[in-house]
Order: sequence, then C-alpha cells, then structure tokens
Amino acid sequence: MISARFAGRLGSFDLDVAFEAPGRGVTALFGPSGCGKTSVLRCMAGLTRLPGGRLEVNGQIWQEGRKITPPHRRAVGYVFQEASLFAHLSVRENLRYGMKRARGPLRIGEAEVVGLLGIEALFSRPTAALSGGERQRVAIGRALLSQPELLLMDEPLSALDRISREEILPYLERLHATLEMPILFVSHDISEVERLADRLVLMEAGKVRAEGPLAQLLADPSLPLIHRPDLAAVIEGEVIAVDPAYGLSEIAVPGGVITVPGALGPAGTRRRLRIPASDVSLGRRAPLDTTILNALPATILDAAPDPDGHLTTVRLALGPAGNGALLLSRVSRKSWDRLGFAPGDRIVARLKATALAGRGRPAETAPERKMTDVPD
Ligand SMILES: Nc1ncnc2c1ncn2[C@@H]1O[C@H](COP(=O)(O)OP(=O)(O)OP(=O)(O)O)[C@@H](O)[C@H]1O
Repeated sequence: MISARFAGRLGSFDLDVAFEAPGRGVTALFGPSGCGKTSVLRCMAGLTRLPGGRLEVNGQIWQEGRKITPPHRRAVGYVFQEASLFAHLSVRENLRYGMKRARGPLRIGEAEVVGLLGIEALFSRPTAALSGGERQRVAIGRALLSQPELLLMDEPLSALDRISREEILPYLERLHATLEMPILFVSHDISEVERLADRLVLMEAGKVRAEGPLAQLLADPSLPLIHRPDLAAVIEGEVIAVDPAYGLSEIAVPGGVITVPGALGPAGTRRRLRIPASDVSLGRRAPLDTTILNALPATILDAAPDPDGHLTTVRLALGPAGNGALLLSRVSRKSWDRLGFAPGDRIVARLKATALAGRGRPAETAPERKMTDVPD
C-alpha cells in the first residue's frame, strides 16, 4: 500500500497532491503537460524535497514532514523517458550494476528479469548497438534488479517511435501481470494508460482532480476524459473458449460474453478489452440479419450530449440485470432522440467484433480449452 501527500512550492508552481495506490499493480499518474506528474515521482524518489509531505510505502515511512529519507536509502527503481545506460558497459554489465545497487531483500532474480523482458539475446552487446526499445527494456531490467519496493516509470515510452512502442508494451504488460510490486507510471498518452493501468490518479494544475479504478474514471461523466474523441471502455475478462477455425475467442466479462477476433490464449487467460464507444450501437432487441457477432443485453445508466451537441455519450451496464461491466456508446444525437431511450431501459448493445482485434492482454496461463469443448 502506498500513501502519498506532497505539498509545497517549486519555483512559481504549487504542488498539493494526496493519493493512495495499492501495493501491487500499475497506478497511472495522468494529466496535461506541466500539471506536476514528474514532480510527484521525484518527491516519491526523494529527489525533490517538499517539507509538507508524507510518504508511506508498504509500511515504511520515507517522508514525514521534514524527516525525509535520502534517495539512496530508498528501495526505488526509476525508469526515465530516455534510458540512461552506461555506454562503456555491455548490457549484462549494466544489469549487474543494478544488482549491486540492490537495497532490500531479493524479490526478483536475474533469470526472471531477463526472461520477462526478453533481453538474453542482447547480453553481450554494447549499449550503443541497441534500439530505443531494447535500451528501455534493459533500463527497466536494471531498475528491477536493484530490488525496488516501488518502481517509478516516467513516460518510459514517449521517446520511442510507434513501432518500438508497440514492441515494448507486451513486455510491460507481462511485468504488470507477474510482479508483486507497485508501479507508478507517468504518461500523457491515454492509450498506454488504458493498456497498462489498474488505477488512475488524474492530475490538473498541481492537484489531484480524481483518483480511482481505471475503468470507472475513464467513464466518469463529471471528468473531462469522457469527452475525448477516442473514448473507450476498458473491460477485464477471462478467455472461456477459442475457435481456431474461425480465429475467434470468447471472453467472459461481468454481465456477458464477448466474441473477439484472434486466439487470445488458453481458457482461463485474463484479458483486457478496449471497446471504443464509437463501435457500440444500441437497439431495442437483438438484430436478426447482421454480420455483428456481439449483441449483448444491457441497461442504460445515463446519457449526456457532447459539448458540440451533435453526439450523445451513453453509459451502459452489461447484463440482463444491469449490474455488469460498464460499457460506453457514442451515437448521433439524432438517432438517440429518434429511439427515445431513457435511463433504466433494457436494450441490446451491438459491438463489432473486429473493433476488438488484438486488444487483449495475457495474464496467468491455464489449460487450453477450445470453443467446441464448451457445453451449450
Ligand atoms: N525544481 C523546480 N523549480 C522550479 N519549478 C519547477 C521545479 N520542478 C518543477 N517545476 C515546475 O513545476 C511544473 C510541473 O512540472 P512537471 O515536470 O512536474 O510537470 P509534468 O506534468 O511532469 O509535465 P510533462 O508532462 O510536460 O513532463 C512546471 O511548471 C515546472 O516548471
């Protein structure tokens, strides 16, 4: 468990934040440029000292007002935007440097780090011969081998091109699924946050505007995130069946089962789905003649027009009882008015399965089961 509060002045900037984060999983600090995200991470690492603060990490007090544990006495791993590897050392020597800096008891071994980040093949290379994504993986490995109690990542992907970013994201997802360690992740790219974070701390002008579970905050009608053009719901579920012939997987989510393209791993694998609001349409009943595979019973929670007034954003709860996962739909205000839906209405949400392609994320493995093995 992490409990953080930092208040004070940095030049002409006022920082006044307080938030909590669980002792495991990824908490994203998200907000516009200059809102104070890096300053919070620096306070957590002890690099910036604000006398009005308190920091507790898994039962250890690292700051209590002016009593501040210096950075070198904190078991913190820090990964920066640009991987700062030692140029004169090989990859393996860089990793060994991390091990020498180990503060706390052994939590993660070299073999596990190397396996998780896929860096064995890079071992003997000089760091100058690495791509941006490879450098960042080595930097993360070095940080992990210092046996941190807490891993801080400040925009670790923002210096990478889109392809390298896509390459490295699955490694970060694996870290998230495997490590028993809290990760504080700073980003101003919501798509990274949607893929990696469990919790969100939304910052604005040096303050915490809101904090809570990711899926809830992404869909909170009182927050500005609801108005973004690429609005999407993030839903966690479990693979229950795979149909290799059609290349489809069935994912059980709270309140329903969603069919998704791709063989998304053996039954039991946890997956995260990102479902764009623009790919969800609404109807009174299940469509008869359509190519749409997913027609899910749901209940309308509420609806609000977008700022320009042409679109309506609808929040839905999946399932016949209307208590399942939160789904979002963005429809034209004209069709919303024409259909005359209202909060509390039971409707059918239609999702285009292709809209979900490749957006799962692996977790624990479980024995393989095919769709054909699942009883009707
Ligand atoms: N040591 C300092 N002295 C003076 N001003 C500072 C100091 N540290 C941070 N600031 C100011 O605090 C504000 C917040 O900076 P910070 O880097 O924390 O924001 P950020 O949200 O991480 O921004 P970005 O997303 O652009 O990296 C900025 O206006 C910055 O200039």
